[in-house]
Amino acid sequence: MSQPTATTPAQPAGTEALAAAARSVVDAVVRAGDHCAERAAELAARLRAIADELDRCAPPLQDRLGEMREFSRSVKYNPVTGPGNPFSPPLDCTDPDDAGDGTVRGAVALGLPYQGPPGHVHGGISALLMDHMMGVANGRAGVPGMTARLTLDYHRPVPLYQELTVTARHRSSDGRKVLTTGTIGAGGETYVSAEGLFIQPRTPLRE
Ligand SMILES: CCCCCCCCCCCCCC(=O)SCCNC(=O)CCNC(=O)[C@H](O)C(C)(C)COP(=O)(O)OP(=O)(O)OC[C@H]1O[C@@H](n2cnc3c(N)ncnc32)[C@H](O)[C@@H]1OP(=O)(O)O
Repeated sequence: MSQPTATTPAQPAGTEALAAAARSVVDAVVRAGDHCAERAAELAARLRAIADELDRCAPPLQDRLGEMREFSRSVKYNPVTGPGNPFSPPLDCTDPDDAGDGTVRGAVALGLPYQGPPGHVHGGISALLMDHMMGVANGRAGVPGMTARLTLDYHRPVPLYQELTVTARHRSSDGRKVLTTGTIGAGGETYVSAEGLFIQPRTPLRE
């Protein structure tokens, strides 16, 4: 088998490949829309059969929820950067480009499944990206917490199918209260800026 090179990026394997395939199905369903209407029932039956097959592999829900408390699993399956979760775009935060000032940085391009206003990203999806990346910034700063308040300024509609840069930075802490900011932008333009108040739990979230 040939080794991946700079021009042939590594393909996902295992559950990540499964999630990537499921993600491409979601994308294709939205892009095909009514243009595939006459085959919709047949294709739906095939997809349901695959879902049934996966269901047969799944452990009882309580067991799976218990497993998900493990940090490595929460990273793999989270809905923003998680490569194992078909719901995640996924936002690539593997090279955080931490400029030394605590800023975390990620890149993502969003397609039609994430559309709100025509040709642009749904505002709730922008809030999801911001909330998550601010959580990552807080985790990296050693002050992980729960979101108590999230304020977003939507300066410009966020375009679909364009590589976006998502940044977040822990700004200050006051006891258990943590203040964090973030942005979504591209090409030097800021589309969204956000500020979040996070509260550190009295007892750690994970054992
Ligand atoms: C390397 C590491 C990487 C890490 C990667 C991790 C990635 C993960 C990323 C995932 C990220 C995803 C993240 C998510 O999705 S987190 C999920 C979304 N958020 C929630 O579900 C939170 C729900 N709310 C709660 O559980 C509680 O209300 C919390 C825990 C927030 C506070 O309840 P708690 O009982 O603990 O606190 P307290 O009531 O004693 O208050 C304490 C102080 O805080 C002040 N206060 C409280 N609320 C507000 C408010 N709304 N505005 C202004 N102020 C507020 C309050 O006045 C007080 O101040 P003071 O009187 O002391 O001055």
